[in-house]
Amino acid sequence: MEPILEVRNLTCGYQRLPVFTGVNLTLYPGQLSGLVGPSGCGKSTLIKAILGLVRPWEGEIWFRGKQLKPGVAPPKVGYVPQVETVDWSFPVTAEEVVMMGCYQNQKILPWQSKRERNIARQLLNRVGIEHVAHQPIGNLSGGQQQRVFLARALVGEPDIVFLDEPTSSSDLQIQHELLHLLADLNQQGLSIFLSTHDLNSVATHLPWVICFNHGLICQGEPIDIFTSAILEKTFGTEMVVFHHQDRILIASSGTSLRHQMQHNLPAILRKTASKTK
Ligand SMILES: Nc1ncnc2c1ncn2[C@@H]1O[C@H](COP(=O)(O)OP(=O)(O)OP(=O)(O)O)[C@@H](O)[C@H]1O
Repeated sequence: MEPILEVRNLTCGYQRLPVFTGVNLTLYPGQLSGLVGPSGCGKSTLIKAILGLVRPWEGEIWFRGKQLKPGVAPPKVGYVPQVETVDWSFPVTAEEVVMMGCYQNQKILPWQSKRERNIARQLLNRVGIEHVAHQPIGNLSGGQQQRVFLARALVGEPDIVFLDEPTSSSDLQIQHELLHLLADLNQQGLSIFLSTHDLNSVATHLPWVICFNHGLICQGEPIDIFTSAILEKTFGTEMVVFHHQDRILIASSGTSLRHQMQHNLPAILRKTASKTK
């Protein structure tokens, strides 16, 4: 199968300090994959480099067999930024944020067409929040704001969408709902690549995981990748991995948490299972 995206020997950094060096990564059509690694290890930088928002020091990025010029965004790609980086006081409605996707990087125009409004409505409907179309973006919950940006990323029917830490600022229930929505979109043919710290959501929802810490450590299915040795190498701290039937649960190895999990594991797993349904 032809890859959708290839990163070859990529090195990036800021102000002469490298963030990562020599990264090779191949993404295939239909993949739903998660990039996991500790804070500050370069996940956002990798995503931004792929999207042409950070200029690599070295290396190449190929999209569907064609090499991209440095600093140029691939075609047919959507991006959902970290919600923390968005200015929520900006006076626009959810529908207008989605319509901004129609204008790419231009400012929103006062004469949006009926067609653009329809597109925005359909996409808000697709991500389950059409009812908030006329509400100011700053008044929405974190989960709703995330979905507005997901709807905006879907303008133009991208082949692949990148989401930077989509689960970081939401509670467990919202995270599960969002990951279910992403799994549904993936079933409809969309390739998805997201970064996260949240190992348990990834273990439960994502079929493919890429471990990263200033460089690629390894990748594979959660069942193969989530071992104490690989997680320690990725996060630089000891972690405990529990397996129960087809479920994986990960905890840092703080003694009280470890003790609690070893004694209450069946109950914890039942709770996690009911939340993911
Ligand atoms: N614009 C910038 N200028 C200078 N340094 C930066 C810039 N953006 C990021 N960095 C630094 O580069 C390193 C990697 O940051 P990056 O945001 O890529 O990590 P991350 O893994 O996405 O972190 P997090 O999970 O906390 O979002 C960090 O040390 C960060 O401080």
